[in-house]
Amino acid sequence: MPSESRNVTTVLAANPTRLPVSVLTGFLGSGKTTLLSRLVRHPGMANTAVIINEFGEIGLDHLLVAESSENTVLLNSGCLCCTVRGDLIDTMRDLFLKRVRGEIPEFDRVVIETTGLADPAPVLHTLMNDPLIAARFRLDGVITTVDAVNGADQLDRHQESVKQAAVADRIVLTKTDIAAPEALAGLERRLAGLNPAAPLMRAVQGEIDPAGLFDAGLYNPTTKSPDVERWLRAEAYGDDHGHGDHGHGDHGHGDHGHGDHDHHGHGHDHHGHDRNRHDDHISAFCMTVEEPLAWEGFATWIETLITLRGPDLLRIKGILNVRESDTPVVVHGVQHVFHPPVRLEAWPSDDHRSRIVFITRDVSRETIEAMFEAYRDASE
Ligand SMILES: Nc1nc2c(ncn2[C@@H]2O[C@H](COP(=O)(O)OP(=O)(O)OP(=O)(O)O)[C@@H](O)[C@H]2O)c(=O)[nH]1
Repeated sequence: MPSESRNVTTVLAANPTRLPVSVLTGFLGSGKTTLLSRLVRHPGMANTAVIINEFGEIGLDHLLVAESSENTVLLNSGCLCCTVRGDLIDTMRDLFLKRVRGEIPEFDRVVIETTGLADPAPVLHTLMNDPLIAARFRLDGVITTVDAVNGADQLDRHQESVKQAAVADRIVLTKTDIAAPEALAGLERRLAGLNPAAPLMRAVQGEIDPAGLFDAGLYNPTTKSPDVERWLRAEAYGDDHGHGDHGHGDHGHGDHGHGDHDHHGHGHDHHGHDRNRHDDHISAFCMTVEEPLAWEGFATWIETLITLRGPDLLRIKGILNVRESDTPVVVHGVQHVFHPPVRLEAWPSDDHRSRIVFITRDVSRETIEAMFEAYRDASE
């Protein structure tokens, strides 16, 4: 069992004062830098520190963003997938110390732009699991840019591109000004099939309202209220069969700000005609459990899943009703790494069922549910 998964068994109190970190990913040339350069000019975004990972020698991205932000750091260590964990930790620690010492302005948000070819998972692992980072920063969300002109082709050809879209909390379609409307509609359907919960937004030359992109995380630090419902978006997965009979099928769109496009879960895998092989490997679904869970059974189930299928668990997010706690516990995992569970002070709504969202590669809902039943029964 990977040692990192042990964290599943410790429940931490939430610390809402940590600085939010957004991970901006998206395929090569999909408009990440264009988006970021515009974003940091928004008044509400002035206090943003930007960390850019360059693949190659030319730090052009850095210069472009640096014009408008003093807090830009260039990571020049190559591809994030392979080398950057140590560098990212050092950079973030350094950034935080400089902020404390007053050497740089008091930034209140960090955006990490990954290289276009990167799998965002290692960055997420670092944010979730390095003790020094996790004490000061919290993952707000993953923003993925998809090129409206070239995106479909990139999804066809590059597994990384599919993963980037599948794990996103927000998807931004770029270059919609030069894309054919039918192609754009097709791409939107495809993305909604890959990742039903991520709101799809559009940006032309990086122009977008930051309100829709940020604060996707567990907490809104200004209100200190749990934002789990927004983060989980369990309702977006629609067909929720299995562990509870309920009529929660009214997709709660509309409360997530402008730019959300309606995607009522159509375009799912089973309409396979316009699917390619990468998409077919991705499943996104929400498990709902009516009865309170025994924490031990839950933890064993997840640890076993991680041991057997870790690399294919692209993202797991959940709000749990556990017997041992009057208030809900929030869990969040990426591949083999689990964020220490967080106990909320109160339920965010009247819905007190456990809801767990899975985004997987080649692991079916049936497999996961069968394992769940085995562990639940074993723990009775
Ligand atoms: N027409 C049009 N062009 C865009 C738009 N957004 C970005 N571009 C152009 O697309 C090209 C790539 O944009 P970048 O922002 O550099 O993309 P990137 O994702 O940072 O690229 P890498 O760092 O290479 O991965 C640039 O020439 C941009 O001017 C858009 O909305 N419309």
